[in-house]
Amino acid sequence: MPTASPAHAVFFPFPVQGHVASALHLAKLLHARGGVRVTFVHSERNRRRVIRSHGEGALAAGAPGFRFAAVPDGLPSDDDDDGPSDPRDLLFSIGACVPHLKKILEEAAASGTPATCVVSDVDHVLLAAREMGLPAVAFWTTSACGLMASLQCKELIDRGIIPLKADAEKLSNGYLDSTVVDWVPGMPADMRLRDFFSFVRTTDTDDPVLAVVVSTMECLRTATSAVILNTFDALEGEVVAAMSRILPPIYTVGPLPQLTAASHVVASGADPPDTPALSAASLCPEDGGCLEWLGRKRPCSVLYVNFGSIVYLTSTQLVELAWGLADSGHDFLWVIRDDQAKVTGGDGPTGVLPAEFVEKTKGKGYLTSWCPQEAVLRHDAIGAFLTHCGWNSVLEGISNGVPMLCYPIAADQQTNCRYACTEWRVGVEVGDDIEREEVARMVREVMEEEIKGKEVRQRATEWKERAAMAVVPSGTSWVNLDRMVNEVFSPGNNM
Ligand SMILES: O=c1ccn([C@@H]2O[C@H](COP(=O)(O)OP(=O)(O)O[C@H]3O[C@H](CO)[C@@H](O)[C@H](O)[C@H]3O)[C@@H](O)[C@H]2O)c(=O)[nH]1
Repeated sequence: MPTASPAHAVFFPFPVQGHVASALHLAKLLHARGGVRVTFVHSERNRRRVIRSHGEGALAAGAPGFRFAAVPDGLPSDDDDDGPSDPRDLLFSIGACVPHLKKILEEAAASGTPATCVVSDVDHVLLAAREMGLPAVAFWTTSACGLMASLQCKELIDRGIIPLKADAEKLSNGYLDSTVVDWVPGMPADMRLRDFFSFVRTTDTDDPVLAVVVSTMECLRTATSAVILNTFDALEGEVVAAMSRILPPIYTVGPLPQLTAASHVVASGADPPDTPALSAASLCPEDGGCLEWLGRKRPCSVLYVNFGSIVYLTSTQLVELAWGLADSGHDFLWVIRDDQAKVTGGDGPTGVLPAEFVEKTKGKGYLTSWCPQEAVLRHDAIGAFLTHCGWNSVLEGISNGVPMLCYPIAADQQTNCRYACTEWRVGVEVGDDIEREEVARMVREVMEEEIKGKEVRQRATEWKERAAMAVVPSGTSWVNLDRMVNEVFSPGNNM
């Protein structure tokens, strides 16, 4: 049904850091470059986290036509600590948000600025939009290869490959390594089951997460008007082309932080100011002190270690990693989230590590609980990035030309790791277990030019250049964004 109202996109990302931050980048872009009115909806829990980290001003209307809102999520509130919850709890809490989100949509219609589409990566939300007669636009925050891997879930079940039938042996990496998944268009024919999302590692025929993945993929295929990906064609064009045959129109508009910055520079001739209202992409307070510390280090001399916003290491892994870093002899900046420290029985990043390690690495190591990652990766003191391979981290590593040491833990991270190490060759995978000798060896390998570091560093530089090319005015992501604004977000364009 055509509408004469201006385009108004209501965003509701899955409420975890990696999804919220990239959705906010997209929302900013659509608002600034496409002239789209935006309502950006946080879960109540994340609203509290943003305010705690950046103050009330962070959610004030910073620019005409851009506003934040929040919906109750039914999660318990803790005044001191709203650190990451188990993603499964978050996944199943979304149901509580949907009625409130519908209310926001009804209120927008009643106030004369009706929503013209809903942008989300949550199937309940996309389906609710459809029910209300609005176009549902999927902003998918994983890589294209991660999405393609998830789209295989049903096929893997139909072929009897998952849930894994047997005992613990079947869950072992040996089995996951030797099971080849060679039928996926746009993907290498030697993909192993191991390279697929972590949800395949289940023996439960009623696994609720597997069920959610299957239903969400079905929703993407049948109920959405468009799929937006934070990637660029030179990096993942082949898999995107293959997915275009099974999904609604796909728009690749990444890397979003770089496209946002490039758009601002072209529009104003100046660097982006990042007003507080629009910059609250980080749900945690950032420790800017690490940038000053990096400023005292030589170029490419520091290893940056960060496992994103959700996954946890065990105490043993933390200790092995610590000694591996110390033994490598290289300087490091290591982020250990407060909730990670807490689950492993420590108080803050240093409290969770052996005192002897903290003492021994004074001056060589900087420990903190959250940092401005994009600025850290841009810093010339960073020589390599030990990452869990969350998609934002991998893409931020690639766009800044930083070689990676990959230690995937869950979700799509294994797929991203496979592509980073084998296809794009910007990374090296740490073995299945974190062991101090192996960590020390690999850190040296990637940091020291004369060994393998040289090759991955060269590739990383090449990919940085290609990422930069994607966001210039004639670049693929720039062009795709304009096309998407016209085809999906223009007033009256109800796809
Ligand atoms: O100290 C920190 C740590 C992280 N970040 C930012 O937080 C985001 C983290 O995102 P990501 O690297 O994707 O990791 P997760 O938070 O683990 O992301 C979840 O969401 C991603 C996108 O769907 C998936 O690829 C991951 O597997 C899933 O764990 C990035 O933008 C980082 O720049 C900071 O700014 N400071």
